[in-house]
Amino acid sequence: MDEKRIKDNTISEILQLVAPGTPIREGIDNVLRANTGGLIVLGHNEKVQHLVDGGFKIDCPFSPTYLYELAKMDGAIILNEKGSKIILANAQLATDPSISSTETGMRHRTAERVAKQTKKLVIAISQRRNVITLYKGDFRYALKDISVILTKANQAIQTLEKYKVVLDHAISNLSVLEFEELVTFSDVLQVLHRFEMVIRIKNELLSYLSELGVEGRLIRLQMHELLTDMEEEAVMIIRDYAKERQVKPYEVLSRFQGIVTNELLDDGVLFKLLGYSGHVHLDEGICPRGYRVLNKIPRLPVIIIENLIIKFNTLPFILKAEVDELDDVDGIGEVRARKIKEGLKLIKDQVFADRQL
Ligand SMILES: Nc1ncnc2c1ncn2[C@@H]1O[C@H](COP(=O)(O)OP(=O)(O)OP(=O)(O)O)[C@@H](O)[C@H]1O
Repeated sequence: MDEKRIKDNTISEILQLVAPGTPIREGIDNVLRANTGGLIVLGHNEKVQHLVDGGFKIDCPFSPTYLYELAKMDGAIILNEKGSKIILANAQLATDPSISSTETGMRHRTAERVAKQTKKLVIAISQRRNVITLYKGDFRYALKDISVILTKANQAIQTLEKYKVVLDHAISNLSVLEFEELVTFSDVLQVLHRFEMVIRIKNELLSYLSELGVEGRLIRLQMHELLTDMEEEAVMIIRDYAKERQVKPYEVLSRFQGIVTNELLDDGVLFKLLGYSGHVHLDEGICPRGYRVLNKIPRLPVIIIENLIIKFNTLPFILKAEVDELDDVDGIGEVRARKIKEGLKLIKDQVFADRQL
């Protein structure tokens, strides 16, 4: 996993820990409302212990109300790393003043320095400004108002819906070309780039969802509903066009999701994902294996699809095969062979009827 991915995962883990619906967030919100301010450190390793001066040993399971009561005292509250136990309260933290801090107030300067010194998550709840700021290592993040994130997440869902329409259009064009035996690498690339846009919005939505916690339930459902079909199609396209038939499509998809950034991916990168090395001519023709089309035939078992592709290699040969040739494939009798022929004909008619110009 690359550095950026690890960083994104860590940020999303931090946000999930303090997302609405979690006990820690309930406690933080109580402290915020009570206007006492608070300084909370998650983790009590040697480095943290080294900074602690004084305080009361609490050692009890975490509860939002205890946190609120303890925040009435001066100093910091120390929890265990998972935030499931309160270890100390009223602790003074003696940080290294040579560590740089961009904050002005003492609570926030201390929080930033402890986070840098110990690499533990530190939460500062401001008494005067009604803000919650998270620090971990060099990471600093001020939690946004839930309504602001909800609005952004809703906008992202709308964008995802629009991209879905665009992607469906590209896929339906690809289907027509597949039946006409006219697919080129450029057509496959077009679909992959459209899918890339979808992944970009998905990544954005995931970061909002980490922060929204239970408040993002409906948006999460909408996102899953929109994405399930699209991801299945992407997997089929990977299986149809990857250089090797034995490709692991879910691994390719996950790698694809991992490399999407705000910049449009280079064509070469996408071809490499599919296993093609060296220069690929965009105008060169390519035949799909047929996984995507065959999967549209109702009740056709995966093993039969696999056997068909092993025998005929590509979709054009499967389409041209007569019933008796299909019948020769392992697991296919005459009745099923006819069903496959009819199924393919129906799909072809449908594809041409849905053709979008
Ligand atoms: N080194 C420290 N260890 C523990 N607690 C501290 C430390 N420094 C400050 N605090 C806590 O922060 C409180 C407020 O400090 P200060 O007003 O300077 O912070 P601030 O960053 O401006 O925060 P706020 O926005 O809440 O006012 C102190 O009363 C104390 O409880």
